[in-house]
Amino acid sequence: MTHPDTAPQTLIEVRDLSLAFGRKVIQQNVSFDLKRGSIFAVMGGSGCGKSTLLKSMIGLLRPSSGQILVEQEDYWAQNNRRRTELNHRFGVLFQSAALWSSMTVGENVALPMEMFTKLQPEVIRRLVELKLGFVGMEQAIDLMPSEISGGMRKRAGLARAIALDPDILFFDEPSAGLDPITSARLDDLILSLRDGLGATIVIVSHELPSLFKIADDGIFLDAKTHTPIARGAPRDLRDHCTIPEVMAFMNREATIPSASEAKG
Ligand SMILES: Nc1ncnc2c1ncn2[C@@H]1O[C@H](COP(=O)(O)OP(=O)(O)OP(=O)(O)O)[C@@H](O)[C@H]1O
Repeated sequence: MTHPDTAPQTLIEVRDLSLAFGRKVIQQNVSFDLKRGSIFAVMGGSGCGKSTLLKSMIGLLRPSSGQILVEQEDYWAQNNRRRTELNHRFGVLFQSAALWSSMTVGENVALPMEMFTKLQPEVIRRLVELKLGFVGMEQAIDLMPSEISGGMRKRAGLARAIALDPDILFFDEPSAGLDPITSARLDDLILSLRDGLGATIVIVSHELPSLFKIADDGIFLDAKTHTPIARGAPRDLRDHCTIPEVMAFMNREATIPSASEAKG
């Protein structure tokens, strides 16, 4: 394993990627590099292709052209076996948290370890306790997903996402459906994953306050031109970008009247 101090700064390089479903082009000319230890936001309006880009980065959708280099290794040029090995470096948390409803929280977190390691059950149990402890959920180890709140399910999903000690985490709308306080706690947890575990994080989110707080880099995908039109940290784009589509997105809180204003 490369020592963190000497490891190259770029962890993933996306080169001239095109994404399509059949003949329907979703995005093209997508190029960016993901710096080690960064929190990278994928931004843009509804339907521009944010989740599609994420899917291509975690092996669920083959790009129509271009490359995704993971530490200079061309991900999609590898065979299935090698891609599966690389996938073990990725932790994924989808919007729904996608816990198995018939298993306890602890069993959900244990599942990746049971499937992909040869660890003894008692070691797995200890690791599950540690992972759940990291997200403040050790008390919920024997509860069923239906017995815990939405925010707790997200945190359990996070514990499962870090089960195999991934160094790259992908979050698709992690705070969707959460109240502002729970969402802010999740932000802190994401920051602690980066700062405490040294993870690199790619996040798709519509939650602007969250993106301004945690993301230090990003890309803005445009649904009309099917290309990225801006690059940088969300807060920098908010403060300095003059592209109308980006400005409208970043300032939409200011432009959408609140319920009370609308009534007045
Ligand atoms: N399996 C699929 N087959 C065909 N088209 C698809 C498929 N999945 C997504 N699309 C289309 O691709 C486009 C991009 O979808 P995607 O979910 O990536 O957008 P998004 O930016 O994540 O949107 P949102 O913010 O609303 O979640 C949309 O027009 C969508 O209808």
